[in-house]
Amino acid sequence: MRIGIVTSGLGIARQCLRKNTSVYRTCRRQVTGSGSPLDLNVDSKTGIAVLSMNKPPVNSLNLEFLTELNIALEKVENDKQCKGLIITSSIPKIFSAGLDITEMYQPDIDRLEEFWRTLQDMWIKLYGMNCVTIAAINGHSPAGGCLMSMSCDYRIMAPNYTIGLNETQLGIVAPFWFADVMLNTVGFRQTEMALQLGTLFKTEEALNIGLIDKVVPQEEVLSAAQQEMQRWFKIPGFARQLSKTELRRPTIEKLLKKKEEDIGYFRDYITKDAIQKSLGMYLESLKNRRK
Ligand SMILES: CCCCC/C=C\C/C=C\CCC/C=C/C(=O)SCCNC(=O)CCNC(=O)[C@H](O)C(C)(C)COP(=O)(O)OP(=O)(O)OC[C@H]1O[C@@H](n2cnc3c(N)ncnc32)[C@H](O)[C@@H]1OP(=O)(O)O
Repeated sequence: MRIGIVTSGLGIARQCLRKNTSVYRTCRRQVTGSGSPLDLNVDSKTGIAVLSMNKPPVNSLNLEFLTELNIALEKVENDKQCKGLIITSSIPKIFSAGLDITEMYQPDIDRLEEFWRTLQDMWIKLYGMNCVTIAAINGHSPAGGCLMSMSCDYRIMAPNYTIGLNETQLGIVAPFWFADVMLNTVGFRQTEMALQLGTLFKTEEALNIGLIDKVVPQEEVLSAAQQEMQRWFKIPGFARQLSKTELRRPTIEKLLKKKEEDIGYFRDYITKDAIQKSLGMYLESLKNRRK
């Protein structure tokens, strides 16, 4: 069963497009509504959209947030003025804590399936975006946060944070498409070690293995991303896009062919008693960390 989601951002985005105001044509415009966990600003002069995640406390990816992300990505992709997208966070010290673990712990099955389908859709969109995508990683970026970062074309990160696919530390397994993206990013050897060990790399370590591309001070992450975008904009768009599509298509098609099967695997796996127990313990350990 599909779950209907009320999305505050989209209505405002549609109104904005319909009105075709001078704000729309000439300068920065905020596309998402107030109260939305996402701030999407499009600068029509530069052609750069900045999508900032703002879902306290840790930008965890639950069903509603993933739905909003999907809408925002679609909006950017359909906007002819957008040539590039920067994804960042408005939450201090956290890019995204990854999937919301409470979606997977003691779940309602219909919602669990919808959650996974929405995550699949978000990833397929992001990994296959035609426009240039840059992750401005201004905080910790474990698991699903790492997946989002890796799915961009370029990654700029601030020092003293961590990034990686740490699923095994939760007693769970990263799905094949998470692993594929890491494989495409850092190669087989680094991936097989990192996935088994559930490694969270410090910023400098991530740079050394090619998981990220650049390190800049915290306050420069966004401006460095804007600057980097110009390098990509100099390349003829069609040639760049086609090169990306050719390289990424097989990975995307692999999931597209098995989407429903993957949802079934996920549901059956996550609802196992042993996995539920691991997730429960991990959630507890997160809550006890500050005590
Ligand atoms: C053979 C068959 C195989 C089949 C396989 C098929 C499918 C595969 C199955 C499953 C795949 C699942 C893939 C999962 C991907 C994920 O993304 S899992 C999430 C992993 N994320 C983490 O481990 C991060 C955990 N969080 C942290 O480490 C820290 O919170 C932090 C992000 C570093 C931030 O630290 P800090 O600023 O100190 O904040 P707190 O720790 O105090 O957290 C604040 C509150 O937020 C809660 N929280 C944190 N992270 C999450 C999260 N991911 N989900 C839900 N909630 C989270 C935390 O508990 C605090 O809550 P309270 O304030 O205490 O209530």
